[in-house]
Amino acid sequence: MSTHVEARNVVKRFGPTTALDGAGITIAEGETHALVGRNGAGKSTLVSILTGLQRPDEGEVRFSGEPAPALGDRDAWRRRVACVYQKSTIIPALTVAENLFLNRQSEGRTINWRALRARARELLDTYEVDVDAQALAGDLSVEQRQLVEIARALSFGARFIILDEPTARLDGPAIERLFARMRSLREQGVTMMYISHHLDEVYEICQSVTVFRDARHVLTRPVAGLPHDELVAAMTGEATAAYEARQHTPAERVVLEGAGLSLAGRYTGVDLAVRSGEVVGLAGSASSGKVGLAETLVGLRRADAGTVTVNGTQVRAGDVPAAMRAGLGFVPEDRHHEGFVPLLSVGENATFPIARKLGRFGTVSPARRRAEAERLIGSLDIKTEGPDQPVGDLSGGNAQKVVFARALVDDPAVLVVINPTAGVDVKAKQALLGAVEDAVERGAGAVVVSDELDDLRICDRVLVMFHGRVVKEVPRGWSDHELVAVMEGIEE
Ligand SMILES: Nc1ncnc2c1ncn2[C@@H]1O[C@H](COP(=O)(O)OP(=O)(O)OP(=O)(O)O)[C@@H](O)[C@H]1O
Repeated sequence: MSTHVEARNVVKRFGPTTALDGAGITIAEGETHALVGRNGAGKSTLVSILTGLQRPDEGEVRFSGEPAPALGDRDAWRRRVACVYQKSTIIPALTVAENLFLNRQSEGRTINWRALRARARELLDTYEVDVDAQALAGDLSVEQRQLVEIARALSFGARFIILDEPTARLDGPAIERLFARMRSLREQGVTMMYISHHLDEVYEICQSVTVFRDARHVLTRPVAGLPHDELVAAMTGEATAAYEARQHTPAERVVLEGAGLSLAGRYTGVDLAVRSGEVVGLAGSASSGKVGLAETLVGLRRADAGTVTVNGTQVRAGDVPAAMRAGLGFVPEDRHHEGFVPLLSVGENATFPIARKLGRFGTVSPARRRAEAERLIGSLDIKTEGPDQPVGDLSGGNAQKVVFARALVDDPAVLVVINPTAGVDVKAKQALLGAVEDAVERGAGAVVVSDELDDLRICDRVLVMFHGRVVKEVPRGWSDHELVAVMEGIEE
């Protein structure tokens, strides 16, 4: 098999951080090749180099044996490689058609909107993407947006696609549809590089895997016959056992209550009560209403009916600061929008909820803020230069840990976490689940909303939602098969 893509001896530094230290990858023509590694190992940095967004300090990139184009020649790069990024590059305020033809002004001086819409429809048909070309991109689901990105990527003619954690925000059935599409692309001879923290996906969809650890290449092997333990050990540098959920002893006191909650188009008639020392899960497919419900509990959404009580205080609907004052800590679904301020430092982001408390008379003492931030960086193992580094410079998984730190910093009475381990590596996942259980042992009540069965295993009971209603309460001890059947509405 000939080599389609090769990066050799790549070095890339950002100030004091060496993101890639002589690392490389070789991807054969037509294969789906996984790139895995812990948060901050250098995967996204390699992506930016393979897509021509950054120049390596040393080393080289080749496509089909030819040296990569000059950095400024964007069109030449687009013909060679396309990327579906972790963070959507679709612009919500534009239509699907406009998004598809963004940055192609060179094709004509004046824009003929009618022709553009027709071409957009044609392109969507070619790639079997069932969305309306005139719809606003902001109204699409995560899955639909991703399909538009794939269609756009392929329309430039690239035969090499990079998918950077594409499943992090998809539910089970959507992941299956993505995999079916990837298989059909592969049958058409398209080469793919696949980045994911879900190793089961790597085994399912990829033929080979490359592991990076601490900015270096440590292993490349065919997936078939590679033991799971060996792969994890290559990533972490040590043997890592599966996370063991702990037993909790819930108290009588209810710390979070939702009564008669309804929100048109999202969920109806939900009552729930979470006790101190208890972890309650919310599970269901993308259309189940679980995220909308959780966002109502934390004040990101206002319900049409019903009340939310946090730690004994009935909180004004849709008022996040009020919920936080009442004792709530939360991890939102979309860390880029509600989670952190990229230009502010790790320390400022992580200690934001206690800003009022640090120092006397409302002034924040930088020394105390720093000390608190350093404690969290240590306990959550956040890979950063230090509390002063802007969060925007961190790797995706490490930024997620900062959001987690912010949720925990004020010792919340109630913790609501939505897809808390999205984008974090196997070992970090254990640290984050452990941090939730620590908070619960200190007397917090927690709600874990997740598409990940592993996250739900720490729950004392899981409320399963289906089309906006809680259809079943499943106590601890469920099997994967049993829970998935209820989530998909096969069994009630
Ligand atoms: N623009 C930047 N400025 C400073 N440091 C950066 C920048 N981009 C990346 N880094 C650093 O380079 C290292 C590698 O980051 P990278 O994003 O490549 O990791 P990753 O393997 O993709 O991680 P994740 O799994 O969390 O997405 C990290 O320590 C990160 O903080």
